[in-house]
Amino acid sequence: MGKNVLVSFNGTKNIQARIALTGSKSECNRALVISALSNGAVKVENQSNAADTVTLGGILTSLAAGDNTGRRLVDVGPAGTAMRFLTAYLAVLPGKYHLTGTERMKQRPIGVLVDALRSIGANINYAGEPGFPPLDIDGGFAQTAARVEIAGDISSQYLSALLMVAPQLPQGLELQIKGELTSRPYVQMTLDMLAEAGIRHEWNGNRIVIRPQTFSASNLTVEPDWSAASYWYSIAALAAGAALELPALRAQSLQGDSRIRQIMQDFGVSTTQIEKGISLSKGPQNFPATVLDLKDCPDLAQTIVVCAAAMGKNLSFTGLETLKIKETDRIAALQNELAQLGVTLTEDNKVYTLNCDNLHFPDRIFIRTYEDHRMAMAFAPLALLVREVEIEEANVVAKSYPDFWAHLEQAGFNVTSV
Ligand SMILES: O=C(O)C1=C[C@@H](OP(=O)(O)O)[C@@H](O)[C@H](O)C1
Ligand SMILES: C=C(OP(=O)(O)O)C(=O)O
Repeated sequence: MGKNVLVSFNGTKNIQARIALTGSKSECNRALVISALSNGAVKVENQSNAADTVTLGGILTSLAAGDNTGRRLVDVGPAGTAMRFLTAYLAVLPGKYHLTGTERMKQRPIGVLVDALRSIGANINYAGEPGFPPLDIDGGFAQTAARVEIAGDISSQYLSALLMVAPQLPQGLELQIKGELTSRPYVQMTLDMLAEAGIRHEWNGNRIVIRPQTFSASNLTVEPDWSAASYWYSIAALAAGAALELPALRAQSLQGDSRIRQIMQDFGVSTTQIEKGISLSKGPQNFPATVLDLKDCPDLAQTIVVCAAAMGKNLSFTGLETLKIKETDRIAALQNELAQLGVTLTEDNKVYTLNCDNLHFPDRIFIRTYEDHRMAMAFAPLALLVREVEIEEANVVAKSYPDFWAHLEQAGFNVTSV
């Protein structure tokens, strides 16, 4: 496949397909770390083919196999979750490591996690700018304290990283969360998956406690990725008709992004639980009069904002603060690209509002992706309304959903390399 792709859709916009989504990037990242910490007692089933999980899996395997003399280079590329999880993992694993990633990774903050780990005795130094990767980690620390204060409003990944290593710390861990917790369902997912591996916890208010424990032999089965499902919800919302089957997805999921199901109900997409998954069809629209809070599901933001814009709905959103420190500044990226449709997204006191009064669909648009998989996938469904949508750097989707373009073709879209 060339660098960019041209996406179009000929004929009646009636989508009928059965799309087998890959495993959840978030669940698989956790399963791999828990399995490594358990020395293989915990097995992972239905591994995701998301590039970020493949990267993390490869790193964990090579760390287990390799010799620990000298400082080992560990490069996560663009995988933010892997960077955060490995910071805690390598802090407890004996050996010396240089943990790094892409240029963008070096701009994604990690100071909150490093401070938390240092406060219980970990040896971590900044190899570049303080507060950011790359890190030099001297692993296998002697624990000096069990209680950690940690900000909850920057990234939940810092908490998940600490919680997974907690059972192996001689004193366990007591997390005291400061400020409002962002991406809360991801912390719950971590605790639920730890529970599946035999680890108990207490979570009361702002305090989570995990005592020293051993993992029990178990299987962690990775469910399909609900964040990936969101693009199919958007396609169903923008199509004239839809009969889409997503096998193995369950409404009762560990993934907070399963909330797309309720949100898209209002956008006119009905979800039916079928024997082996879910099916999407068109239903009545009922757009929310209230502000949509996406603090619990930030990875859905681009899907929902672009879909609402394309439907000409002047919706308002809160909980978008963390979008600026993800793969790119996602607010700026959305603002830039939505401008091509005459749509603005403006902020007033942390409330972001779409204005679609000048919405128009050019004959052809070119979408810049800013090294962000979700920009590519959130904008591709516009091919149902714009004759030709060119998406820059098609391969960005590999980070979480490598089969995205092949799946679009399966559903009747034309996808050509340009
Ligand atoms: O723990 C996880 O698997 C994730 C947590 C979220 O990050 P934040 O907690 O930084 O919002 C999410 O955006 C990311 O894609 C995956
Ligand atoms: C933010 C994301 O990933 P990460 O933080 O793992 O890079 C994402 O997948 O949208």
